[in-house]
Amino acid sequence: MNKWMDISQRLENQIPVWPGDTPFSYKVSWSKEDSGSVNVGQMTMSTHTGTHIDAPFHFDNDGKRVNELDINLYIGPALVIHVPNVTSIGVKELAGMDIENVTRLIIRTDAWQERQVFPDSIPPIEPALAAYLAELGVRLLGLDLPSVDPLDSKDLSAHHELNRYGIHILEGLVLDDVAPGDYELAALPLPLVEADGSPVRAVIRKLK
Ligand SMILES: N[C@@H](CC(=O)c1ccccc1NC=O)C(=O)O
Ligand SMILES: [Zn+2]
Ligand SMILES: [Zn+2]
Repeated sequence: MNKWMDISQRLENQIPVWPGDTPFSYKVSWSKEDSGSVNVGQMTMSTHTGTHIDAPFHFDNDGKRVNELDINLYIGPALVIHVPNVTSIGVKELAGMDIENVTRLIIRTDAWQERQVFPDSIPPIEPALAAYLAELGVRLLGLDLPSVDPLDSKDLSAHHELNRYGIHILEGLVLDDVAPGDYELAALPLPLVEADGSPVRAVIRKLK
């Protein structure tokens, strides 16, 4: 049986976050010495740090919250495709790829090279790709970038279009060692009530 591979960013205090967002921090707030029995940790983080999913509430006040999302979307067969050296990701960039009957599509762009710093720019998803992917059956779109929109976007049109077509978003994957092909994916959000996003532990296993 093929082994599960971790495709998540490590959550450590130096992890880069969206400019201006809450820094990640973990510390032991109550040590074994102090408590007499246990180490107890405390963490602070943004819901959009590292490998995470967006709930529609992130960009739409009337959108679903994390605890309302269907967990079945985040576990199951997934296709990984490689789309390097592009300035944006649209229908043209995916032309000729066999994406029939794919519920979960993961795009490896390799565009975020310097992982220790938040990128200056990324190849965004073109909003028009949403309708095309929905037609192919895609319900979850994952990628190795911190957003599906340009980093300076305020209208977040790719987020909105994907949501309009029922496509859920998984961001910040680490796909450096993942060859294109068919996999099983598990990237479950936490049961965060009312939340706009959630960190996930994303793992993948080669099918066949
Ligand atoms: N859309 C990005 C996050 C995002 O836009 C963001 C995250 C944290 C703090 C501010 C943000 N956007 C501000 O314009 C994402 O989906 O992760
Ligand atoms: Zn996000
Ligand atoms: Zn997003």
